Order: sequence, then structure tokens, then C-alpha cells
Amino acid sequence: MASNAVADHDKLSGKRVAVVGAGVSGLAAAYKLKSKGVNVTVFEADGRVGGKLRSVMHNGLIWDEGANTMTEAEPEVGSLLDDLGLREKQQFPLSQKKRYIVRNGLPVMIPTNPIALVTSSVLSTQSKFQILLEPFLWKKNDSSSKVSDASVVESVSGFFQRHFGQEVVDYLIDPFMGGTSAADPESLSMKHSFPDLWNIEKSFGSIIVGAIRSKFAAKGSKNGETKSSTGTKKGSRGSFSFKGGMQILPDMLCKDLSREDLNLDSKVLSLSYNTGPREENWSLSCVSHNETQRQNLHYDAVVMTAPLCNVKEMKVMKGGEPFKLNFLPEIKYMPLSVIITTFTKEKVKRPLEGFGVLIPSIEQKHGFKTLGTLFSSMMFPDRCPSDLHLYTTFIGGSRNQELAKASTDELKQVVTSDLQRLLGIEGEPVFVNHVYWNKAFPLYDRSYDSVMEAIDKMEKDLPGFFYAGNHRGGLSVGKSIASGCKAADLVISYLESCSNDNKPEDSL
Ligand SMILES: Cc1cc2nc3c(=O)[nH]c(=O)nc-3n(C[C@H](O)[C@H](O)[C@H](O)COP(=O)(O)OP(=O)(O)OC[C@H]3O[C@@H](n4cnc5c(N)ncnc54)[C@H](O)[C@@H]3O)c2cc1C
Ligand SMILES: C=Cc1c2[nH]c(c1C)Cc1[nH]c(c(CCC(=O)O)c1C)Cc1[nH]c(c(C)c1CCC(=O)O)Cc1[nH]c(c(C)c1C=C)C2
Repeated sequence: MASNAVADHDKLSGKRVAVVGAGVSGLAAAYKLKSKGVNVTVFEADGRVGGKLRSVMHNGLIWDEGANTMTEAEPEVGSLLDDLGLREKQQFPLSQKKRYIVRNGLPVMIPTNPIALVTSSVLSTQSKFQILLEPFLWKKNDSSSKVSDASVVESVSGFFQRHFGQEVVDYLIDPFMGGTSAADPESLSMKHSFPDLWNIEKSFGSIIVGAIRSKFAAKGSKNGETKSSTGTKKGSRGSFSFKGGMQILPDMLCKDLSREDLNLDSKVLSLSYNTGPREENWSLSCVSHNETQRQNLHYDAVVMTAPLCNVKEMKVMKGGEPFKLNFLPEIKYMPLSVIITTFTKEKVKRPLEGFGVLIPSIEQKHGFKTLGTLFSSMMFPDRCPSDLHLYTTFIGGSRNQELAKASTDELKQVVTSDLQRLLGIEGEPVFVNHVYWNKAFPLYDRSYDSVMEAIDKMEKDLPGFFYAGNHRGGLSVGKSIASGCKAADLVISYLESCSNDNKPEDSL
């Protein structure tokens, strides 16, 4: 370790930070803080770590009930995988570029390059021309002059409609949003869902022109690109999981936390910030399932990664007075059921290789009820015995909130019926597993600016309080990790500034 790093490590070693939530964002924050010498204590309401990452092994089957894959688009992910020694466990899906969308009741492969788009039957000739001519035909946002009015924040569908037309929205954007957030493009805010494209339009107008120019600019700066230990370009191999499923990631992130550092079955109920000299101003209390309430030690800072709906329920005090969280807006959440099925191979008459299939909302007219299905054992053949296919099907989201809550029996029928049409499956599944997430994802809707403002206010009014997780900056596993790492960096700067503030003046 260089001498500066040793000094920083020593400076931080007496500091204590509480991390609330042991999902990937909280664990990434805890891991980073611990690696810098900070004493971390994690509080998790559940009896396990991982939050929305949960892998199950049962009778020779392996499946994921939450996130199935992740990407390395965020640099923080690559560094963590290297540090945790997880490269050798990384599992890349077979034929992951083969992804399908249903059109006129049948799965059609999604084109992955401009030439494939020209020959594909996903879009009509008119839409293909509209894409090619987008640099000349795209329309300005009429309401862009009134951006201060929250009601005119543009939806994802409105934005893509202006650039590429309605058919692109119906057959590419709608299923993409369904398969990445379970939401419909009409309710989602463009600014929050695709910040990069939102900014490209601001700089270049045309998305096609902006994307090409950005790609060339990125190629120009390629010399600085990071390579992994195997010499391959990091992140260039697309989505991945791990041998045994996604759960290994949270498990590895917390492997160096002792029993005292990691408090499972510990739901945080209240937080208290005491004004005064900036040292150990925070205290918190938590409760376990058997209702024993514990008032815990004091902390210098808090990293909060619990969903905002849970934060809203917490009692917060500042300087002995209640700090009301009534400025936190109500957040909409997407309910989702995940159904795992296996079928014997001989019963699947038209199996498809690849990642999976998505069903556009407009195709519900053909009787489809699910959002889409991952071809889990096509991607990862070791996830079930070789005579079976294992599928992971998603139901609900904004498209069908009621159906998400249906019984396992009803959903088994719904899934079997959709898979029968898509893959020619005959008969009943050999095995069914059902998980219901009543708040699977926060909805980044058109009023999401108010959520961001509320998070900023909490952090500004409560010194030493930092918020991270999938309610901020994106839903994906990678973005949640990045959010946790960024919060850890902010905590470190804060703790260093506290140390300097508390030093006697002549030592400065
Ligand atoms: C079904 C499903 C499929 C998904 N698929 C993908 C995918 O394929 N790829 C991808 O990139 N992303 C996917 N995601 C999204 C991704 O998994 C999540 O956004 C990400 O894991 C969120 O991590 P987090 O740490 O921010 O939050 P969470 O995982 O929600 O963790 C928050 C933790 O806080 C705890 N908590 C709550 N209240 C308290 C309290 N009072 N005290 C203590 N602890 C508390 C919770 O128990 C939880 O463990 C999927 C999500 C779901 C639900
Ligand atoms: C059909 C419903 C869903 C499927 N997966 C999810 C839902 C709701 C959840 C989900 N999947 C991904 C993410 C991360 C999103 C992000 O911001 O990166 C989430 C929350 C990963 C993902 N899944 C698909 C894509 C295009 C991505 C982005 C990363 C990548 O390109 O690999 C498409 C997709 N999702 C599902 C299917 C069946 C499918 C495509 C065929 C299931």
C-alpha cells in the first residue's frame, strides 16, 4: 500500500458506518467502505442477503427468482468482479444475441445490426425507411419550451414516436421496456429511463446522427480502455450470470463481514441524528422477527439502501426533534410474478435457442398474457437435467397488475398457454415454482424528478446520511452496484472532512 493510502486507511479505521439493506447496493457500499478501513455494520430486515437477487437450487434445477443476468456497463462492476475473484465463476449465456419479439402471434428474431434490420420482418418497410431517414424526419418536442411544467415531462413512447414512429414504439420500445422494467413506455419518463439518449437529442437533435458521432468519439478515446486479467475488453461480452446463479454476487460481497458486522433479521425502525461535534452523531434502532428491539451503537454516517417506501415508514429524529419524511413522494411500484417451469424436451416441439422472447402489449390481441420468457436452460444448460428445458416467465407489471397477483394454478395455465403458442409445447409442466414480488421495481415515471429532489433534500438536511440503490440512477444490478459504490465514496469524503473539522486548529 502506498503511504498516502496507509494514512487514509488509518484515518478512517476508527470510523463507524451503518449500512441499511443487504441488497447489492448496500453490500457494494459496505464492501468498499470496509476495504478502506471503515468499520461497517449492515442491517438487513430479511433473514438472508441479496434483496432482489435470489438463486435457488432444488432437485438438480437452478433458477433465479429475481435478477437473472447483469452487465458490466458500469466500471464499478468490473472492479468488484476482479477484487472478489468472481471472473472464473462468470457464466455467459449461449447465443445471447438471439432474442425474439412476438409479431402476429409468432416469435421473430430481433435484428442486432442495420443489415439484419433491413431483412427482418419485425418492422414494416415504411418503419425501416423512417429509421433510415430519422436524421431528416425527426420532429421536435412541442412542449420542450415548457420543460419547467412537470406535466409536460416527455414519456418514453412520446420521444421514440417523434423519432421513429408508432410501429417502432409498439414492436421494439414497448417490449424492451416490458423486459427491462415491467412498465409501459407511456408512463415512463424519457429523461430518467434513457438519460444518454435524452442528452444526445439535446446535443445533436437526431438520435441516429448523435449515436454515430458518440460511437466515433468513444473509438477515439479507446486507448484508455480497461482490459480484464484475461486480456479481453471488459464488458464486451454482454450479459452474464454466475455458475450457480446470481446469488453468489451478494454472498461474496459479504464474505468478509463478521457476524457482528452483518445483522440479518434486523429491520431498521428509527434513525436519530444528534447535532454537535461531527462524530458518531447517528444512532439507530432495529427490530427482529421475535420483536426484540435493539438500540444500537453510534455511527458517524448512514448509507440507506432500503426502498424509499420502507424509508418513508422509518422514524427519523434530528437534534431531538422529529424530522418528518412527508416530503418523500408516494412511489409507484410494479408488481410481478415470476414462474419457473420445466418441460421434457420431447414435449417442446419448436424450441428456440437464445436469451428469450418478449411479447409486445399490442400482441395481447392474439391472447397472450405474459410479458416474456427467458430460455434459462438454453442460455445455461447446466441449470437442469439434459432431458428438460427450464423457462422463466414474467407476468404482470403495469400491463397486468391484477394478473401478477393471481394464484400459482392460474398462472401455471397462463404460462403453459403462452408457451404452447410460442414454442409448440404440449401438455403440462413437470415442475412449477411461483414467486410474487409485490414491489418488484420502482416506476421511473414522469414525476420522478420529485423523487430525486426528495432524496437530495434528505441528504442535504441530514449530514452524514447517504441514499443509494435502484431508486436512484437506474434499476439494473450494475447501476445499483455503482450507486452503492458512489455512496461509499461520498461517505469517505464526508468522514475525511469530519476528521479535518475535528482536528485542533494548530495541527491543520
Ligand atoms: C424479478 C426481478 C428480475 C430482475 N431482473 C434483472 C436482470 O435480469 N438484470 C438486472 O440488471 N436487474 C434485474 N432486476 C433488478 C435488480 O435486481 C434490482 O434493481 C437490484 O438488485 C436492486 O438492488 P438494491 O440493493 O438497490 O435493492 P434491494 O435488492 O431491494 O435491497 C434492499 C434491501 O433493503 C432491505 N430493507 C428494506 N427495508 C429495510 C429496513 N427497514 N431495515 C433493514 N433492511 C431493509 C430489503 O430487505 C432488501 O434486502 C430484477 C429485479 C426483479 C425484482
Ligand atoms: C419480461 C419481463 C422481464 C424480463 N427481465 C426483466 C423483466 C421485467 C427484468 C430485467 N431484465 C433486465 C433488467 C436490467 C435492465 C437494465 O436497465 O439494464 C431488468 C430490470 C436485463 C435485460 N433484459 C432484457 C434486456 C434487453 C436487458 C438489458 C441487458 C441486456 O441487454 O442483456 C430483455 C429481456 N428481459 C426478459 C426477456 C425475456 C428479455 C428478452 C428476450 C425478461
